[in-house]
Amino acid sequence: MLTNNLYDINEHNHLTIGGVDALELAQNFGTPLIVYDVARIKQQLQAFQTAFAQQNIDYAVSYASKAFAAIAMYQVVNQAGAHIDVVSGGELYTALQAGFPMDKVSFHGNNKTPAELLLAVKQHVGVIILDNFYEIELLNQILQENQTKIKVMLRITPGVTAHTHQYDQTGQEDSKFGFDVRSRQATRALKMVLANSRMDLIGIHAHIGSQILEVEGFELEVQALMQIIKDWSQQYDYQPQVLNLGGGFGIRYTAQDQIIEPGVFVKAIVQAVKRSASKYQLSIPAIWIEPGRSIVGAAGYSLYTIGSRKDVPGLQSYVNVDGGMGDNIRPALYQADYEAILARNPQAAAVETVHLAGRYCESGDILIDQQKLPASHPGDIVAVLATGAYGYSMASNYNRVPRPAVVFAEAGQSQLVIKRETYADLVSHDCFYQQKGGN
Ligand SMILES: Cc1ncc(COP(=O)(O)O)c(C=O)c1O
Ligand SMILES: N[C@@H](CCCC[NH3+])C(=O)O
Repeated sequence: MLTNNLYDINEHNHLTIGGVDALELAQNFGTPLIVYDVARIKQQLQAFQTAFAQQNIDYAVSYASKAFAAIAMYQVVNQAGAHIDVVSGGELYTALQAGFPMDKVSFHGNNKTPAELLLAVKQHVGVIILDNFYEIELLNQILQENQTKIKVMLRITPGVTAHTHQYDQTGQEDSKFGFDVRSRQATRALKMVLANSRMDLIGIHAHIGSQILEVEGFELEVQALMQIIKDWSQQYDYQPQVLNLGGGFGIRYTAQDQIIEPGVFVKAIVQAVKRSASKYQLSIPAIWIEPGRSIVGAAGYSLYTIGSRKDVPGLQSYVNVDGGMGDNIRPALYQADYEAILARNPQAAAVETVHLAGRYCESGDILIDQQKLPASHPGDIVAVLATGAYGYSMASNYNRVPRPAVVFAEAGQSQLVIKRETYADLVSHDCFYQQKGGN
C-alpha cells in the first residue's frame, strides 16, 4: 500500500479510503458518495487534544459540528472525549439522538429562536454562547419561567480580521456575530450578565474566521481578548475561567495550501495566552477551541461517476459528473479550489486539463475549474479530495436531486452512516394543492 499523505492506494493501484477500495465503495453504495476515513478524523481530534495536554493547561477541544453533523459523527467525537458546538436545534437534536453528553455542548448562533433556547435549557446544555442583547433577554425569560440556571459565555467581536475569504471572516467589527468591543457593547453585556443570578458567566468567546493558514491571526485574537480581560478584571473584578478562541484552522485543499499542524497552532495560542497573562498579571484561563474544518475536511472524499463530456475545438473540455453544487456548494459560493483524482489509478499521467463540471442546471456548477486528468471514460469514478467539511452539511436538493449517501470507512471496513435520499424522500414533505374559492 502506498501512502502519500493525501490519499492511499492498494496493490491494484486503486484509491483506498480507510483501507477500503474506492471502486468497491462506489459499486456498493452508488455515487455520488461521500466517504470519511474515520481514522483521520480521530487523528485530528487527538492531535489537538495531545497538543494541549503537552502544554499542561486546562482545555477543551469542541468540534464545530456545522462542518459535518450526523449521529455517527457525534458518536466518534464523544468516543474521543471531545466537546461539540452546535448552532441550531437540529444539530442539538441530532447530538441528543447520538447520546452525546449535553454538558459538553456549547450552543452558538446569532439568532437562536425561543424554541431552540428552550430546548437547550431543558436539555441542560453545557454552555450557551450569548451573541446579542435580545438573546440575553430571551434567555433570562426562559430561565425564569423554568426556574433554572445555566452557564453562559459572551461572544465578542474583537476587531481582528482574518486573512481568508470575506465570507469566512467573522471577527472584524463589521460582522453580524457577537458583541462589539469598541462601542462598549461587550462591556454592557458583561454587566447585564454579571447582574443576572440565573446566568453563570464562565468565559468569553471569539472566532476570527475560517480556513486560516497562519498563526498570527490567533495571536492577535489572544492579545485583544486578554487586554479585554485585563480591563474587566480591573473595572469589574471579573476574570473568566474559560477563554474560547473559536475555530478556523485551515486545511490543505490544493498544493497551494501550506498547512500548519494542529500542534503548531495550539502551541502558538497557549504561548500567547501565557505571555499576556504574565504581562497583565492575570491567572491563566482554560483554553477552548472549536475546530470544525480541520477535524473532518481532509478525512472526506466525494466519489462521482463520470458521464458526458463536451469538447469544443480550441476550448477547455467539460467532463461532467453525477453530483456537483448540490453536494458541494463551496466552489460556487466561495470560489473554493479542490483537487480530484481518478479512483482506478490516482497516479496515472495526466493527458488533459478539463473543467470538472457538476450535473446541476447552473453554468457556475463547476467543481474544479482546471483539473488535470488522465484519459477517462464514462463510468470512471473520480474522487474529489478534502470535501469532508461544509460539503454534505451545506448540501441541498436543488433541481430535486437527492442528497448523496455518507459512508464511514475504517480498518478496511465500511458502514453507511447517512442513507442516500430517494425520490420518495423528496416528495414526502410535499402536500397536494387543493383549489380554494371559485373556478
Ligand atoms: C463560532 C464558530 N466556531 C467554530 C467555527 C468552525 O470553524 P472552522 O470549521 O473553520 O474550524 C465557526 C465557523 O466558522 C464558528 O462560527
Ligand atoms: N461554510 C464555510 C465555513 C463556515 C463559516 C461560518 N462561520 C466554508 O465552507 O468555508
